[in-house]
Amino acid sequence: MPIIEVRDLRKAYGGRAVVDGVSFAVEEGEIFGVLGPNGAGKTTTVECVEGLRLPDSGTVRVAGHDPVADHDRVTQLLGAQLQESELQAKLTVREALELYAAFYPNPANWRPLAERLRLTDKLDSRFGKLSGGQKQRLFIALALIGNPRVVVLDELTTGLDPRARRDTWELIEDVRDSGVTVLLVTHFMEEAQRLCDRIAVIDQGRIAALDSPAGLISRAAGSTVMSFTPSAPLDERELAALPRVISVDQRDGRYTLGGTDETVNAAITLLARHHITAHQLRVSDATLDDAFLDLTGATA
Ligand SMILES: Nc1ncnc2c1ncn2[C@@H]1O[C@H](COP(=O)(O)OP(=O)(O)OP(=O)(O)O)[C@@H](O)[C@H]1O
Repeated sequence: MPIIEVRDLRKAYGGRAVVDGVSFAVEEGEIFGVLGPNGAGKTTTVECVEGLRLPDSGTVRVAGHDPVADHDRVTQLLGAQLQESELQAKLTVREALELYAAFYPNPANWRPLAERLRLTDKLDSRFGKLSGGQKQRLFIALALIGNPRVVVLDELTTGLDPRARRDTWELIEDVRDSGVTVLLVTHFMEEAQRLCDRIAVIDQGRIAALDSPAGLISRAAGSTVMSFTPSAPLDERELAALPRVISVDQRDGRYTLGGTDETVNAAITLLARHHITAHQLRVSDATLDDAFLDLTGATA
């Protein structure tokens, strides 16, 4: 049984549908990403999962419970890091950790958690005096402190410096390895590609695609990019006629072809046939960024 089930979820504001028939199921122990352009309906969707917003229609279940009707049950098994959370400015980091730990029957030991999130030397600092990144790390700790079965992280690493971002990724991988299910809203393609087992791409309130990162990339129009400088002039028409070629660009004598592995193989054969050498030949895979652009026509 999936641990999170969302079926035909709908929510409108002022007569405008912002979540328009979203369905997905998250299996226990996976990191499930929710990716989409600004205003796509991601936060609305995950806040319905958390029981913080009431859907207009559709069903949401977390471990079989309705997050609104069984709010107390769901709060015990779901940890949430909210997008725009605030704590009392005078509360210290230690007090916040102790306070939140007291809300749960079996809280995690907060000391290793604080250490992992590099908060140990900030335990006596007041919330109001923390930097944006330190606040963010504290919210991640608070989301994990109840030893949840499911953790919802909205914009996990926004505002973190590169080192803190990588540390956080490792922490989330450890959390997943311990059996916790992670629902992750993110704008960072690298983060989604590295962490997520599956990703739902949401666009204009609907699911545009749901697949593994590799599956999404393979749907990008051109999954492979090849660039080279030929040792002798080339007939561009021959390049444009290669199998599954999507684009041919030439700048200062250097060619860039977008296509698939088949395009690359055919291009190499074509060059060999003309006894042309490809100088500085580079072949790279399309990224999740390319797939995202193809699926939504937008940048995250
Ligand atoms: N309480 C509300 N009242 C009115 N409109 C709202 C409310 N909450 C969200 N919206 C609108 O619903 C749409 C979807 O918002 P949502 O926050 O779910 O998007 P998102 O995909 O999380 O965006 P972002 O990536 O910018 O955080 C937006 O156009 C937003 O302005």
